[in-house]
Amino acid sequence: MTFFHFPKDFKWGTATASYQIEGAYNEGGRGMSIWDTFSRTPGKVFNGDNGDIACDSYHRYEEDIELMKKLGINTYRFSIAWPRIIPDGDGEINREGLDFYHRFVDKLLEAGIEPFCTLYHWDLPQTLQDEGGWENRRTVEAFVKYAEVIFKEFSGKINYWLTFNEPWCIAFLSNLLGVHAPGNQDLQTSINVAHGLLVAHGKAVKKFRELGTTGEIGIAPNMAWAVPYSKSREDQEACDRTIALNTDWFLDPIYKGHYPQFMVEWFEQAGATVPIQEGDMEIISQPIDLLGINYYTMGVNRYNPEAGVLQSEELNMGLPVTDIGWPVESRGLYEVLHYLQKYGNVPIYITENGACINDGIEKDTVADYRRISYLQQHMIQVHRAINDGINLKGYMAWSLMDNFEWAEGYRMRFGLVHVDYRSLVRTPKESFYWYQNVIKNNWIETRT
Ligand SMILES: CCOCCOc1ccc(-c2cn(C[C@@H]3NC[C@@H](O)[C@H]3O)nn2)cc1
Repeated sequence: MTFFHFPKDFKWGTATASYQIEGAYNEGGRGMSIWDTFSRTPGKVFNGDNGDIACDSYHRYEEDIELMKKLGINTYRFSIAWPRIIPDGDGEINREGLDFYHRFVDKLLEAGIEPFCTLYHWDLPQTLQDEGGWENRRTVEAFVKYAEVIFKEFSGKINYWLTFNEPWCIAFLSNLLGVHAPGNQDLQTSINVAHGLLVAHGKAVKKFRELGTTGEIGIAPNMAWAVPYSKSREDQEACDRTIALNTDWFLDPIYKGHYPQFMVEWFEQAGATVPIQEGDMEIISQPIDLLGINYYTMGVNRYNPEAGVLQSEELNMGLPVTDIGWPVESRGLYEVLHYLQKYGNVPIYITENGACINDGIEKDTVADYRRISYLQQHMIQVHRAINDGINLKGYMAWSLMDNFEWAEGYRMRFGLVHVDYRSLVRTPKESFYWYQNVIKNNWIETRT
């Protein structure tokens, strides 16, 4: 047997997000979000699914926390729904919304579980989108006001903070590719959104410091990794663009105070420019304390002038894939972690990693051995990176339970716990018990 031991203070957790699990879309004073609108738009979400009920965690959070205690995690990443706190985006504060999250966070702390809070996991108040969303500086200011409310309310209870989840998804998946809410398909719009959220990030970090809020704050980009199909310069440069749009486009402004020039020029050739105003880059590059990274898969790419704005085509290399079609290739996580060292040996948390495995319940359990294999492979790459001296502090599996997987609706299942969406009964899967053992031992074992 080979044992991969983890550092004694390594954080083991799981992750979820408000719109994906809470439900109670019209309870507790909650306002409408862009995902309420998008999921009601015919053709946008598989089967017309929406988050009206989801996992009903708004009402069942105590049951969820019992599952977390059983799993043995010491950290739980969740997001706060802005529309529960300021229902119309930048108007009155909804006390009932704050009280819900206080009850929730207090229960987590009672259970000895560290709250790891994401301020924005895609559920923008619809009223702000109606005024241009992240392209409009009004949304930026409204986000800072929302963040200030949360910092003041939860300082001392929450010590790990993320401003934005997956900025590439917020900007490009949602405004260039049109796959997620609000569903725009325009390059300039997506670049404007990316810049707006970066300014909002920087202003919120500045406010966090001014208020003396407890803990550490960062951001959680989703990582893309791509290796070239051939040794040609064109294929390597296509991979560089693919990686950069998820990573450098956001982390260069934050860590270096400027956008990656090769990508700025690439977009200028496509007729799009970054709407930088005086002082923006200084605000964006406020120092942060931690970096969350989300990793799922990687690609083999080649140059193809017909393959979208990046002219980078991902090829099907015949690898094993998860049930959402993403290749299982854990070495990309190791490569990404080394790639990030160009920003310094910054404290990193794996804030999402997991597999879409749609196995159902048979004989009271879910034999999701493919998910166990995926998690084991990726956790070993985490161990490998730590062994190389990379400042990796924790791992949060996506996700605690099956939930609303955005445009895929409920057909795609990422959970360690199965959710029956009719009865809302939660059933731990075989991967839950495997992860429970990893956490208990703080090691992974593999047959040699
Ligand atoms: C036109 C091409 O379009 C193809 C679809 O393109 C993508 C890319 C990436 C994703 C994606 C989904 N997830 C999991 C989520 N991370 C955050 C959490 O909420 C999880 O639910 N990460 N990335 C989806 C779709």
